Amino acid sequence: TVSVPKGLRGREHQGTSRIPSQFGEEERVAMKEALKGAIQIPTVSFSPEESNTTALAEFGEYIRKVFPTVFNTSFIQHETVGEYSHLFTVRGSDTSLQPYMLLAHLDVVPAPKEGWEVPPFSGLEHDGFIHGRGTLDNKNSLMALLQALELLLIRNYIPRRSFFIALGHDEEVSGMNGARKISALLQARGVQLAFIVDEGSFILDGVISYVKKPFAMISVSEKGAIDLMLRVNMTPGHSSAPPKETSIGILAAAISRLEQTPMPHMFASGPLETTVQQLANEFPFPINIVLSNLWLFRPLVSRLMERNYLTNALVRTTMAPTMFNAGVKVNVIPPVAQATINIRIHPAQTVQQVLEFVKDIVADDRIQLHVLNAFDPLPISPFDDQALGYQLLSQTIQSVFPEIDIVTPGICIGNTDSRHFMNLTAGIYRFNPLYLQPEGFRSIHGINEKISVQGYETQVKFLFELIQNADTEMLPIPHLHEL
Ligand SMILES: CCCCCCCC/C=C\CCCCCCCC(=O)NCC(=O)O
Ligand SMILES: [Zn+2]
Ligand SMILES: [Zn+2]
Repeated sequence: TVSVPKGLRGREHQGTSRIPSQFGEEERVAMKEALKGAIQIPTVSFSPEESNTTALAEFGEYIRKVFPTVFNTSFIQHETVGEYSHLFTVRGSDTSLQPYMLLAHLDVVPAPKEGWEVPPFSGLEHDGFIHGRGTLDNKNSLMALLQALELLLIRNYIPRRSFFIALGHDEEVSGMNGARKISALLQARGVQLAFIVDEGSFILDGVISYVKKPFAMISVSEKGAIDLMLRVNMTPGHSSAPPKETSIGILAAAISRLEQTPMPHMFASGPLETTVQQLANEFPFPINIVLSNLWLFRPLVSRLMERNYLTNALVRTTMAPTMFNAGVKVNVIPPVAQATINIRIHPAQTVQQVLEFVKDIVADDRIQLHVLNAFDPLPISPFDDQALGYQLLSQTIQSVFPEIDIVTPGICIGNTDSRHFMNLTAGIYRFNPLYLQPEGFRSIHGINEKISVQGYETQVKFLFELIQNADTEMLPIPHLHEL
């Protein structure tokens, strides 16, 4: 449940007046038009080696044009990193306050042409929604961040606490050239951050069928991942006289075994336990009793969570075959078949443990395994009363979404650029101030991705308030005898 800790003091307590988060009609039109323009630039990342660099460069020009005040303010330094990523250093007036960072990315995954209600790079407005690839992941955050800062600067805002805005250009294909280089640059400058806010979770609305009330989930960790290539190399030949087993058959059988053998479910302690306890009373009888008594019903709760594809992803390591290639001609048996599996690792497992598990299931020496990319799950960021980033987010949720009375910690099932900043802070929080329904979740990396105009305006408002709230200092929480 949300409560503003007594330790957080607002700008008004510091003799600085607060700028109200109200925007005029002209500003509201300009902000949605700016987002539409961003969607129209197809900044697609296809693979770590292939991206639309023309679009990435155009995007850099675009933000300069749309946010002139951000680029022309004396206390803001802009740098281009890794050719297409952007780092803004916003110098605050009080150097005793540790800086923080707001993160977003400008690249998007490819969009299949078929199945969209409107073309994915049109940025068209229809029925109160702006449509297109990147409207939820993650040009909404990027544009809302710069928009909120632009509007604050126009109102003569001077931050007290310094902060960085980092905008990666290759998040969808690892972040190695964007976020990772920004992180190295800041580390070389000796920067340490109070906290980071990135994409990764939402206000979940109807995502769990029994929970009718929307609730905000701030992800305090994220799963690890492995991109694993499976490859079979057999003798090619004429399809009229096939061998008993082909490369395609061997590989397909292995993929099928992996699909049929889920990794163990691992609902134990950690943030998810807090999530379940905080949500327990939202469930009808008798589930509320079951969820409130994990000491007794933990195995049952774990089984219940397996039944839904989203909660299942929270309680185990998942494996998704995402690429499958073989063959060039209808009457030629191909020598090589290869597939890629995208694995997301539960916080209780490691890359090595998962690879051992996969080898045991594949159990076929003809299949070579190549790890393309791998990293362990991320540490859990603090979410107690003293955790500045978590408390500032909770406080801002409370003020911008007064109807939300549950804020829970969670685990991000996807990956974000924030993982490259572990060297700079222990407080990494993944939260998008937007309502997300099940169809919204399916549209991310899927089809018909869209954001409501009102939802986008609220995201700008949230960031406008969050930046001001961050000017606070965390005061020690008084001991009981002092109250
Ligand atoms: C008991 C609580 C149930 C909660 C169910 C979980 C709901 C998950 C909600 C949102 C997850 C959205 C993840 C979006 C992250 C996208 C980042 C991304 O695409 N990164 C690249 C990648 O992961 O490949
Ligand atoms: Zn993203
Ligand atoms: Zn994504």
